[in-house]
Amino acid sequence: MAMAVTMEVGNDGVAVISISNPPLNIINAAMLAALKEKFGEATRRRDVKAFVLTGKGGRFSGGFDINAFQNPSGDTSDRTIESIDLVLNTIEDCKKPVVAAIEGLALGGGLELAMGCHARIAAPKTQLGLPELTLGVIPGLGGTQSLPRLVGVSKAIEMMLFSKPIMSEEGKLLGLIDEIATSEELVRVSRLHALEISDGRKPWVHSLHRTDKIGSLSEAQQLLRTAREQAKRTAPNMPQHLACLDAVEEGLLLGGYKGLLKEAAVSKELVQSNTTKALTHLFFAQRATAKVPNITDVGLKPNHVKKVGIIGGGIMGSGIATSLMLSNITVFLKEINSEYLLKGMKTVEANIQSLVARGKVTQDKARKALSMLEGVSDYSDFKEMDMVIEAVIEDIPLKQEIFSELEKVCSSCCILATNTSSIDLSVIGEKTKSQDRIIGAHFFSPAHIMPLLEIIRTEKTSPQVILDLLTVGKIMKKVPIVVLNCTGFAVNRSFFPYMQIPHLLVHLGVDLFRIDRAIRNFGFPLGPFQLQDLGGFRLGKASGKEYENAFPDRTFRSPLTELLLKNGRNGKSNGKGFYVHEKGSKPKPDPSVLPIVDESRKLMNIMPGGKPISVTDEEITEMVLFPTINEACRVLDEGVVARASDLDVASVLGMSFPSYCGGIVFWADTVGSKHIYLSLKKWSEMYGSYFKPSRYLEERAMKGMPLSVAVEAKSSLKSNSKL
Ligand SMILES: C[C@H](O)CC(=O)SCCNC(=O)CCNC(=O)[C@H](O)C(C)(C)COP(=O)(O)OP(=O)(O)OC[C@H]1O[C@@H](n2cnc3c(N)ncnc32)[C@H](O)[C@@H]1OP(=O)(O)O
Repeated sequence: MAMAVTMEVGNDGVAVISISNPPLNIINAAMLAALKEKFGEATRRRDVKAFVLTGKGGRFSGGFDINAFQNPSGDTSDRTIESIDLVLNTIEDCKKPVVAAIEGLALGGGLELAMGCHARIAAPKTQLGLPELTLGVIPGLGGTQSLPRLVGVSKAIEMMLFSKPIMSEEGKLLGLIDEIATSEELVRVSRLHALEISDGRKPWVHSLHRTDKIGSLSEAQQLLRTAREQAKRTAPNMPQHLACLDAVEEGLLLGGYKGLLKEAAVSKELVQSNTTKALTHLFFAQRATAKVPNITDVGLKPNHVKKVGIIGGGIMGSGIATSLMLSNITVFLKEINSEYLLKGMKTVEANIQSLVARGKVTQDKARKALSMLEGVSDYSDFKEMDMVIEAVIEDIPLKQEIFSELEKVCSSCCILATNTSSIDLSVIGEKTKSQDRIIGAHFFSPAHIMPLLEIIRTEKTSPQVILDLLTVGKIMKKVPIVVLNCTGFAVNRSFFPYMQIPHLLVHLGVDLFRIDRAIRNFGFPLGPFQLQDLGGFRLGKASGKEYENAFPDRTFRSPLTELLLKNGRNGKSNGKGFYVHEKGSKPKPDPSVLPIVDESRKLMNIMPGGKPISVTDEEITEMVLFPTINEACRVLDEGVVARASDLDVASVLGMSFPSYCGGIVFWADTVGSKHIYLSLKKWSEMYGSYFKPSRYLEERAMKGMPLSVAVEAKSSLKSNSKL
């Protein structure tokens, strides 16, 4: 059924107005106009005593249509009129009582409509929230005013700033929900409630007039001060957090009506912002990843994966096990001896306990998850596995041996996955005949927390196996992205310059801690050297070798990693990297690493004229990020990802690229292909082929085209391109 607003008036004198726009009853300007018309019509009718506002299809509403934010110029509606005219003048100031009957979810504009009503009745486990800030905007249908008045300033700030939804049960305790009624009883109970308000037996409450939950002004201002400080720390480059607090404050100081005006003015400005464009792009990009051409659209049905074997109980293996167990999937964790096995199982336990301590998982859920784990030191149970994930060190002969063994001990339909982060899959599966069942399941560390799952297919991996892993990924609440096989795959391949250009810059004389600072100021949570400390220098050395073999023309080689290892440094794992890592305190730059850096600089001797180069922080950032975009262009050119927006999602979820920039390709297009091309060309002449623009970038720069224009997935795989 298309978008509709319907009204039925019962013999009891209650007009039930229902919104319908499947699947989530998304609201748009036309729906708001239709609602206004229906309310107007029923207000005039003498046989109508009260209203119930509800949503069809078991979901009240997922909020306002986000498409309108992508193209704000196409949205001709004026938000001042929308919020004040509909929510305040039409609903809240209606001459007859209005009760919201909420089921499933009421998010964003959906919850705001409900808060404009005089009471709210909700079905059990209904999700209630104002997630607008995740999209770069603020609640725009009165939410910045009504929520603090219904649940108190502190809770309202928490729900809006962290975009944290609550369930109707908590809503009832807070006073946001007046009654809970089963789904079957919802409309009947709501009708009765509306009639009781009309008869004066239940209070007729105007949300905007309430002051009882707000507390004293000085208390509220203290809460706002703390929230502002926190927002500056946690969302330093995003305007919407402070803007939302400004709107709340205006209403507290000058009253709800003035607050609504402020909310409308701020919303109008924010909807035009680059942050909103970037974040709404990511919203749709993330949803698009679920649609994989020739896999999800060819009528295949996923097989149920119930038991998974994991080979290797290190950081990755235990993280993957944790995530599977929390998704009710039985895990057989295999290690080579009981000592390692015990260590792996302890890590899983610690992972789960840390989630409990942070309130992410309940004790009950933790107990249930731990009962899904079985530790084994041989393959005797592996016949029963639906899937096996290999998560041992990056050692090609070892992985090849494991896969030949797995082929013998597992059933012929078991999925054989590897968690390698860079090794070509055809090499790993070279010694087997099961190429159609071999697939990459590349999780990002820590695997029980990071949301990205890169699924790597070779030309032989069967569509069914891809679909099954996609389905497991979704059950694990990951965002799975399907990519083609090549060295480093889509994410690490694109970001390999991000890890090594900083080394080039250091050898050209730039201070390493300054590079990290510049990258952090751009919006990454960690600089590239901090990230290398986390991964450890041994891993860095092993994956560096892979890139050196695959892309020799653009790999910067220096003795630095080797020298660091020789000096007893391996990064965070032994507390000594570029930074000092001590338990319980933040990593601190380690000055004692500088003589090692100098030794490497002397050996390389590449500073022009023997002097450090002079660069601004902005140049540092561009010299690190433009080659990353250049490599992403090669990934697009080779069809490694189905669409450019997949790389945007992957860069944000896998590499913590700042979300408000919309992902690596989206950001590149805001910078412009021409500027990137010309900068790279200049640096390649000054500093060498690491910066040489790719054909894909050059073509688009010449034609003035964006980098994100649709790329056709290539039918054959071109791995290790030397372009
Ligand atoms: C003026 C107001 O203050 C401003 C607002 O209201 S801003 C909007 C606030 N609302 C939100 O942020 C909610 C966004 N939506 C979500 O988080 C999730 O869709 C959800 C948790 C509600 C449901 O998740 P789930 O059941 O997995 O469904 P999901 O696949 O995400 O959505 C179904 C379809 O609806 C679309 N959709 C969801 N919310 C939408 C929205 N607010 N606008 C436009 N389309 C939306 C999705 O893109 C998807 O489309 P597709 O099938 O073509 O890919």
